[in-house]
Amino acid sequence: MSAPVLSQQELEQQLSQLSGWRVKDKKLYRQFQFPDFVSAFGFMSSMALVSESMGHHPEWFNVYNRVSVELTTHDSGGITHKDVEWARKANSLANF
Ligand SMILES: C[C@H](O)[C@H](O)[C@H]1CNC2=NC(N)=NC(=O)C2=N1
Repeated sequence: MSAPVLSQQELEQQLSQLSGWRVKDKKLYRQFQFPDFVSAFGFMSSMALVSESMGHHPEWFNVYNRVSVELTTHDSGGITHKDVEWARKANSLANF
């Protein structure tokens, strides 16, 4: 059984507690900016391990000190609590 897609109301409630994240093209989206490339890549390395343990993986793009992230739950066809959980962990790891 895949996780249920969040309703608009649930999504808005979650977004109000997730600084920096918004919905873009039906995915959770945020751009992180770090002091330099090594910090950005360190963040990605840490979140790679988190992703593996969650069984939930981002679509992301890195240029130098920036990392943009898109999250959706493919199995469910939309944004679920798994995306919210990933976003929360990413914010905490990036110290935002
Ligand atoms: C079998 C495996 O757990 C699934 O395919 C996982 C892997 N990682 C995933 N990551 C994301 N973002 N969405 C998924 O639906 C998903 N499914």
